[in-house]
Amino acid sequence: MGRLLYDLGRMDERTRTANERNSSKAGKSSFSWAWGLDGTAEERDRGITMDIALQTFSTSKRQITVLDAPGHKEFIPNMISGTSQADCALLVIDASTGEFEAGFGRGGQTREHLILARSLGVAQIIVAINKLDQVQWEEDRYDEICELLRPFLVQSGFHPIKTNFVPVGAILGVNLAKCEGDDAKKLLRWYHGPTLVDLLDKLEPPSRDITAPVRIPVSNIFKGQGSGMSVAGRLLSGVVQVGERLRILPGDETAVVKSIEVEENNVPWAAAGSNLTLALVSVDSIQLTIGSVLCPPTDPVPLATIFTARIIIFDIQVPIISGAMVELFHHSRDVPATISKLLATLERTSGKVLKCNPRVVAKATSAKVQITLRGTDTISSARPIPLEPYTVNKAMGRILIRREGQTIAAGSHLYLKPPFFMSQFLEQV
Ligand SMILES: Nc1nc2c(ncn2[C@@H]2O[C@H](COP(=O)(O)OP(=O)(O)OP(=O)(O)O)[C@@H](O)[C@H]2O)c(=O)[nH]1
Repeated sequence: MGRLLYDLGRMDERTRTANERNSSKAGKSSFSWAWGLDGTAEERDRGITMDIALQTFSTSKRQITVLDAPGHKEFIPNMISGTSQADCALLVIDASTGEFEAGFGRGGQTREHLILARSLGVAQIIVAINKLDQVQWEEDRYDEICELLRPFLVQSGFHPIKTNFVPVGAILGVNLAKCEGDDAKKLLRWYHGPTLVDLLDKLEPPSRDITAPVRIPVSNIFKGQGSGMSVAGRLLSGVVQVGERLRILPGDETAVVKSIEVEENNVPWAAAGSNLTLALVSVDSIQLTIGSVLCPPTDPVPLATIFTARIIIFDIQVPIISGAMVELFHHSRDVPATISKLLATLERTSGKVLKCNPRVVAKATSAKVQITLRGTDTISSARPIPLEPYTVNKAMGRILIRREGQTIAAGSHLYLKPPFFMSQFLEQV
């Protein structure tokens, strides 16, 4: 990403040489490009991305916001928070001998990231096969990796039409924005396809619901000037404007939007799909946390501590039983929860009920379950999450379920537990 930002003129020569000099002084010269995005001392020290780094750039046809997500297993919650704000994925594969295999092996990060991205609604993907300089730019190695990844991508739900592969040598700038120069010649012996930027240019902007009410899950909070606060997040639906009052959920607080920043510009309003930073005033910061959702006071998101969801179980070793203690992820929030009831197993495609009240749900099945959030000691002390049924707002309905550091299921919220809605209506849903 650092190299791409430089090639596209988004990183100036001064920053590049400073990163080169300082990373070399720290004995981390191979990470000098990564320093363009990995800004914290710990990230630079460990040579890994830990939190989401946000950058913007333009190609000839697209304005792109990059949410650089960590690849390391330890930081999956941050990866989930970033990916839930994304339209498209750019998966970077290390082609060096043994490295691709380590990531793609069972339990490896490549598989988990692909499943997570698709489960979080990302439908378009570009797979950049990187570090080809390490394998002498061999066409066979590139083909081998593509052939191994292709069936797994399909199995994870990525449509072949929305999947593209591209060979690159990022450190040398080969086939990112251009494919020229001595290093590129080795790739050009067998590759004459698009560059990474050509593929970015062809990404389809997804349709946005600008008529739906405003929904902004907060992914980051900064202290603003004076008593104000700034929050970052993605506007999932609707249009937000300066001067508007927004409700902060959960809680009873509201805040007034003082300014809106999109791609480093102040704007009077922003529409669904924008990654924005809002300066908020008239707000009690205690109520505002990462994972809060901002919405119009007149059209709040329902709050849930118990709800029903349809989930797909991943490749897990231990089946899920009723009472299973899990961690529930919804945008940037993760909360302790219990799978309190197994209501039915379902046919994966049609959703038809196969069996009511199963005793267990095993890997690769689909199920309807009841999920109950857990508080510190009792269920009643659980802090609710703002959650909308999938049929009302897709992006606000998606959930992920993890157990002991492993993602075990993904799905969508169907409805809140009675008495929030009429129970007869529920059965029809
Ligand atoms: N030989 C070679 N090394 C590369 C290339 N691209 C990146 N690297 C090296 O790979 C290492 C990891 O690069 P990063 O950019 O930090 O990789 P990342 O995927 O963002 O890793 P995380 O931060 O852990 O998510 C660094 O030492 C880079 O110099 C390449 O094209 N060829």
